[in-house]
Amino acid sequence: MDITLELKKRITNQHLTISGSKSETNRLLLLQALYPQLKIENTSNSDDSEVVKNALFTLNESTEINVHHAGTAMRFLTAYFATQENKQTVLTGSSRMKERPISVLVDALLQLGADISYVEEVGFPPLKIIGKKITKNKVTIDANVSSQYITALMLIGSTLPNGIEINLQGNLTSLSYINMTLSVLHSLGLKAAFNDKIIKIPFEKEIKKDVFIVESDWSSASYFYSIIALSAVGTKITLGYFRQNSFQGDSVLPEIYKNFGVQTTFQNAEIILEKTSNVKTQTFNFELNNTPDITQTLIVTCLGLGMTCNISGLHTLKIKETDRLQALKNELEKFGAAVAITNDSIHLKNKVAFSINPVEIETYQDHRMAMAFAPLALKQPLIIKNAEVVSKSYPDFWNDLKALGFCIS
Ligand SMILES: O=C(O)C1=C[C@@H](OP(=O)(O)O)[C@@H](O)[C@H](O)C1
Ligand SMILES: C=C(OP(=O)(O)O)C(=O)O
Repeated sequence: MDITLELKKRITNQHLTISGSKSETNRLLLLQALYPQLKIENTSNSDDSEVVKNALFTLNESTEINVHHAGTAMRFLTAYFATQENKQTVLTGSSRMKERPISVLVDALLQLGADISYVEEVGFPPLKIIGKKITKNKVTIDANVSSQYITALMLIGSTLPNGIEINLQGNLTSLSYINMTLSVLHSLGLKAAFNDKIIKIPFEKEIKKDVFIVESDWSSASYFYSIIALSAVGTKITLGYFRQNSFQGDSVLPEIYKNFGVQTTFQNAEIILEKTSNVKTQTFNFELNNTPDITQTLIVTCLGLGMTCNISGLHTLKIKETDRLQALKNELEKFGAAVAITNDSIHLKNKVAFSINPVEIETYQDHRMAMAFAPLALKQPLIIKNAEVVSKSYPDFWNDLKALGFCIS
């Protein structure tokens, strides 16, 4: 489904409720399968969370589970099924998933004694997993490719009879997501210590707190930060349910968007975003190794505001839903932008003029390409190709934009 997106009038103060964080939800679903007394509230309605839920809780005659595009599902479920004694599973995914590397995690699980083999290409899904009792507890893993591999080990750690000790090698990437996993474990009363690149988690029979309320998704909130940044001074949106002491790394948004004249007020489990001033700075420099998922949102905000920017720390973007650096370059250039990319950075080098002629945005099966570009409809009409991709993390996205006054046809 391709859509045309325009905004003909000013946004008036609107209230939106965003669904639970997909990252928190997917961690908790896995923990719920391991500790069935756990109750989860405000779960994400994303496709990626549905995939995890079905894999864990729907009785399946077949041994094959397809996780489609969901990276966290692929990685977390690999560790989970490796520990399920007497159960054989083939975990597969979309054609893109079969290009997303998984050998770092598989090698770590093999060190622990797991039985996992590659069904097609070595190093990539699909995987054949024969569940076993895992009694070894020391593992060394490269931390520079994806934090999801480390989270996967952390999620099963407290159910292994001897716990787990994970030694992280090399530079840590997406560290905020490792910290999120630690916070989730701690909030259920599970012990987990992270010091000097070593994570230690002892065996625990039971969790001590059995209700978890998932905070709404800060990555989804980023698109509204961008909309407010591109709006006139005085424009406001209220979003629920968010809190100041979030587990999510993307909760740096209030700090970052101060640079774009957006003020955030925390009030009664909600955030009020308001455009309070026009921006004077011309160039923004960001390091986003810790929060890679807001890269697309930020660079599009800069384009919309007529700023140049340099974003670094992005070596993981090539192995996400698409090669996000190349996809961004392709689409930003359609507006007349000069964009340079390296292995781990992207540079927007000029200011562009917007026009009344629609620009067509390819989305590359990547939800964040569709959602990150959408705010530019404040500047000029857009055609978003395959707009349904948003359901990977935010199925209600287009309805929420309609509620703000965007015209979608
Ligand atoms: O653990 C998680 O929930 C996630 C970790 C990050 O992945 P990487 O660690 O692969 O960068 C992030 O990009 C992804 O959207 C969600
Ligand atoms: C990278 C993402 O997800 P995953 O790696 O879980 O597919 C994302 O949601 O931006």
